[in-house]
Amino acid sequence: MRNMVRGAPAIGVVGSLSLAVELIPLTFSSFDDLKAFMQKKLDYLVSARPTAVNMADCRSKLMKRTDELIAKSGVTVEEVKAALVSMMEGFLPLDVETNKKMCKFGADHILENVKDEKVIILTHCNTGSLATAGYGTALGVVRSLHGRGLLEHCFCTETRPYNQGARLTAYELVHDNIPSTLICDDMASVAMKLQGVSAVAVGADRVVANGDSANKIGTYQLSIVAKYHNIPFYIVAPSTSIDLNLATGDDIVIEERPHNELTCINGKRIAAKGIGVWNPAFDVAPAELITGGIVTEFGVFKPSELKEKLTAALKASS
Ligand SMILES: CSC[C@H](O)[C@@H](O)C(=O)COP(=O)(O)O
Repeated sequence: MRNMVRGAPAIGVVGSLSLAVELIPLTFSSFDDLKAFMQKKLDYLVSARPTAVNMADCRSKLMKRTDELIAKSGVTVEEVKAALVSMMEGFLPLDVETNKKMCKFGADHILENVKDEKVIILTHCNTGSLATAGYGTALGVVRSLHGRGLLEHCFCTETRPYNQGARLTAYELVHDNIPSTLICDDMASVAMKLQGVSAVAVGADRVVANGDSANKIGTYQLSIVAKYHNIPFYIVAPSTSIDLNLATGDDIVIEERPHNELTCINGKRIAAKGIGVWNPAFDVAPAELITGGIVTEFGVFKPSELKEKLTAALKASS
């Protein structure tokens, strides 16, 4: 899963579906055996992506449900197993539905905030159908604007070192006939200065209680540059990517990836042998630079109001 599936929401959904496939043919002699199996497999799946929280969110929902089901009187182990499989299958349509709701909020907010008739969005990494169960997060906002005829253009960054932007986002933009241009990561400042960028919209792998948001490496510098140019900076992330248990971005574990992502291109070494390499896969955009807002399926929140408003929304929807 680590290398085949990209994108935090997709990892939660695909990880859960893979567990459902494994669970279906198995039989368990007791509730304890089933619960121990679930816990062990989910812990393993969560370890695939320490920075992203979506798989951990699936784990806590599934383990909570396991306990609730077992506590019911008269239920069999087979019935609990079937209910868990059905819950895991439900994560996929739920993610698509959530994305569509969230992206409408995001598109509306950008249109109100920037006051341009048609908007130009700069985005980073891949946050589309390939990184989620479908439609996308930040790229879903781009899709929503385009669908309404209100998107002038989308700039997508290459997203070095692994090129999720050039390989995945560019593919999705071309596939959907969205007017778009690929830029190198180091062209983002000049694109903001010269290309009339109305807003920057990116996804997140983990948003924490104070609004600090971890996302693909390069997000931090985009948030700084957007602030310098007075361009609103948005994080687009479903509640499954929000972790209110961590207080600030300093508490987020940042995954580091293999050195050959930097030293090689298509398997061919391009960097001088002997050079040291540092390859953090994510960085954290600080809350104070998220000037547009944090877009969720419950609305768009200022980082400072995220904890209170999201907690209330989640409570009301449960
Ligand atoms: C759609 S939310 C943000 C994503 O998780 C983004 O950071 C991303 O695509 C990550 O790529 P990955 O290669 O899986 O680390």
